[in-house]
Amino acid sequence: MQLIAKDSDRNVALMLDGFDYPAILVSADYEILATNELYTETFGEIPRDRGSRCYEVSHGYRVPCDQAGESCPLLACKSSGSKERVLHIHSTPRGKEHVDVEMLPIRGEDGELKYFVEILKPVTIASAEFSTQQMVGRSPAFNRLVEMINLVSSRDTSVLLMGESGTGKELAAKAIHDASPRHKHTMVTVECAGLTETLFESELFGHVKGAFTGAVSNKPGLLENAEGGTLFLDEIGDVPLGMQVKLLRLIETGSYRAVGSTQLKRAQFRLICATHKNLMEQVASGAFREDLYYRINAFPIVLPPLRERREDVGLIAKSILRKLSPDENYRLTDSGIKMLSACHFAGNVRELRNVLERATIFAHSNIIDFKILERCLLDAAPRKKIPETFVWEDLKTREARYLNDLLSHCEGDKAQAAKIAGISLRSFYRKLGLIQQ
Ligand SMILES: Nc1ncnc2c1ncn2[C@@H]1O[C@H](COP(=O)(O)OP(=O)(O)OP(=O)(O)O)[C@@H](O)[C@H]1O
Repeated sequence: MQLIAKDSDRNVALMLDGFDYPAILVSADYEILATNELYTETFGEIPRDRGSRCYEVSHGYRVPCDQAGESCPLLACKSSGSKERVLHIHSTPRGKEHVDVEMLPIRGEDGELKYFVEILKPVTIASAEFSTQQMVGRSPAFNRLVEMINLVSSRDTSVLLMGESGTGKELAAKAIHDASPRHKHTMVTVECAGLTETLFESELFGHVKGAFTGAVSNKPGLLENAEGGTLFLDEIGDVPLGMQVKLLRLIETGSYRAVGSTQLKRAQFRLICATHKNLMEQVASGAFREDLYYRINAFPIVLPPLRERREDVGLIAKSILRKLSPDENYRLTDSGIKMLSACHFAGNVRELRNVLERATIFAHSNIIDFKILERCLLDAAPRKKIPETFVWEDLKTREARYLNDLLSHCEGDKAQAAKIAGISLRSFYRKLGLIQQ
């Protein structure tokens, strides 16, 4: 235990060493009075030269978190008088990190709130810095998502992940599984879209020899691989109605039969489902069973679209670039980030990934700036998005647009594009600014 303020109550501070996590003792006016050893090991010593208030040390703020646009667990603790929990992003020696903060009030003999113990659990399911392994982000919307995943991962509760296509539902399912007590077992993903009832049943439950034409031997189902682990049903909204009954029975009784078999088997798994559809609407239209909906929806988590967390675009883009080409060391310029952050991205992170992959193909060096991205985004824009009202533009711009469209029609084959345009390859390069005039 390290005492920071001399006048703090040593006996109260000693209690910090009883915690299994980094912990600090804080006064009612935010002053850090003491830290335990685990705190120093994880977050370093409290710097003596800068302020020692919790918001200064953990965030580099000059004012308490609530005045800097974040929730303040100490303030919440003061008003509720009981334990409060919140997910914050803290500055650490390793950069920004997600931290699960628990604040416990300690009362003096007179019953007044005297001290606060802040327990700081590092959250490893996501990264607030560039990473190729995890979900990345630091926006408030992303933090709320991480908070939900962090809360539910240690339980066995069924989770329903909802969000537009490409928002990271599969990545979130993996994060839940990896942080759960089942992480040593397998997470089995079943892509429910496009499977007929028969195929779905034999994939999930397996079949015995002779169950149907082509069943030449016994085949175990995916459920056996998921034993003890996690079953992730992606696009659950696409499960055929007939199969929904069998799924409900499996969830309710934990038992199933392989196709063609009378033997009852038992399955032990944690269920995570994902959908981009509005399941409530599907229930209303009769396409999805209401009883199954309530079974799978014990803990719903909504994944925000990328356009609702634009602050994350730069960090996600840099992480994707590194993942796409680990050796190229691509550098995304500020102008590039600005341009990407303004995009609508109906296909969310997956669309961003596609744009960046195209950018790496167009880039002549390891610099990706707005000019390269403009080209990728232009090529990506569906034709119907071109404004209907005709805008007169200068000849050079119109020519460049024509040549770019032609080049994309020719799938990047410049020689073919130049031939169709009726100009030499050299002129083609020159007109597109690919060589000096
Ligand atoms: N926060 C994030 N940080 C980094 N990469 C991300 C993040 N979210 C999503 N991705 C990446 O975006 C792509 C799409 O993610 P994922 O497949 O999990 O989305 P999805 O919501 O399951 O999509 P669909 O509904 O189409 O199945 C993947 O390459 C994934 O690694």
